[in-house]
Amino acid sequence: MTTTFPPATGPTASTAPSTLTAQIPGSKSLTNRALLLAAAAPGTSRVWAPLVSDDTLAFRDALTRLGVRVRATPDDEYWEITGTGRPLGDARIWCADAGTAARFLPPYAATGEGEFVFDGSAQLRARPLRPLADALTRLGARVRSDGPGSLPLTVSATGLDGGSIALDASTSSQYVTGLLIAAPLLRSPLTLVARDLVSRPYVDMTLALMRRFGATVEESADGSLTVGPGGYRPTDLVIEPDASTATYVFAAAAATGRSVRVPGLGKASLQGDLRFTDALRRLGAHVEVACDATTVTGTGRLRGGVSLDMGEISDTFMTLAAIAPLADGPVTIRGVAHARLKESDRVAAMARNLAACGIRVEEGPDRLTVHPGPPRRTTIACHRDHRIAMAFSVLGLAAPDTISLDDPGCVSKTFPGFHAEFGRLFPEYELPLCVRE
Ligand SMILES: O=C(O)C1=C[C@@H](OP(=O)(O)O)[C@@H](O)[C@H](O)C1
Ligand SMILES: C=C(OP(=O)(O)O)C(=O)O
Repeated sequence: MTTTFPPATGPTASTAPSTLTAQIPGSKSLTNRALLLAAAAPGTSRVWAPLVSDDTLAFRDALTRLGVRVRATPDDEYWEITGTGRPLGDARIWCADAGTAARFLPPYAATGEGEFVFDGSAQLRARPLRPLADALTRLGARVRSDGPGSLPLTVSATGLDGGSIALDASTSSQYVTGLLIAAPLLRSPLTLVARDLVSRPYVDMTLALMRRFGATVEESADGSLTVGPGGYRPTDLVIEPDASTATYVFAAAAATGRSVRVPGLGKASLQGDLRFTDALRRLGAHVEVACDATTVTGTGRLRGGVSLDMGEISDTFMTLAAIAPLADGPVTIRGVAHARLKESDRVAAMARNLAACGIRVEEGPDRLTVHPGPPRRTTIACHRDHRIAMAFSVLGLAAPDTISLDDPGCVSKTFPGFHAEFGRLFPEYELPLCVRE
């Protein structure tokens, strides 16, 4: 039998695909922000439909060590958080692999009283933290780092005054989120200027949630943010499905000519990563973002010859890079230098794994160009990076019998049920795809 490349798997007019409904777990970023805001709000808050994964369990556990009571219903329908306001007492806090824990919690700790020691996995220790540690020091906090401005980090807290600071946010927006969330607990207003800010939609998400928990934030025309010292009030919040996680099923639809709908992720979403669907649209997929759901329908062909800046939605660039070999022309992804500082050097990891699949790739400091070509059988080096594993699973689905993962279980950072849900949606997605070789 002759096979064509790219594979023509798309629907014809007479065989339009029926729509599959994906069950996407809650947003990691919304869950961890909601947990922290609830902790900082004296009283009882409920977080409905939280993500239950390594990152959110680590965050929840860290808050427990900071004196916050969290009660989960047996089925995790909601988590009930009894907030304390500022943290009091000494604590050792294990952040595991979670960047959000390492960057959101030290500023919160600095508003309290006690000695707080933060540490995490070797992977997390390798990620930058210095701009945040320096900012806290300039605000008057006593912060000590045993490494080059990273974990382990000790915060000796006696409460914090506000003031006016500028911060280099070119390596992560998470420093900005951490400082902003702590700001209503300071003794006076905080004005923050985030220089060269990456991942801006995550700061917008932070501001939206802070306002829901009762904080007042003013944005000036020059981009500075001022937060008053009024504290937070307890709030109930329903967590949206995770838009970054949804990219894998959307990309699968685009690459295999299926139609996939994600309920609960719609026009009013607080997650910038939903804009990944714009990228799929550029590659020719049909996208419908409705009020209460988003649907992506593939045509069976992916249009190449596109260049996209994915700097604001960098968690999603690997999903696009993984299906790019199936397009009918090169795909260039720009603006993702900061993605080299995540669970892995994601730009290098994508380039090397695609090259191992026999795909021509050009790598620059902040970009990748992926050329079309049939992937060959390869075991992907996941680098304990959940997004490498999930992105290449999409390629393996669209190009059967090609992809194995050296660490399929690393998806548990944000989506422990990923392989099961992929298998439920797409029956040809076989578990051997994921067996360690
Ligand atoms: O604030 C957040 O919840 C996040 C911000 C982003 O990080 P950077 O700001 O470091 O790019 C993103 O990659 C991460 O998965 C979650
Ligand atoms: C970068 C990520 O996580 P974090 O920074 O929260 O560890 C991610 O989930 O892709």
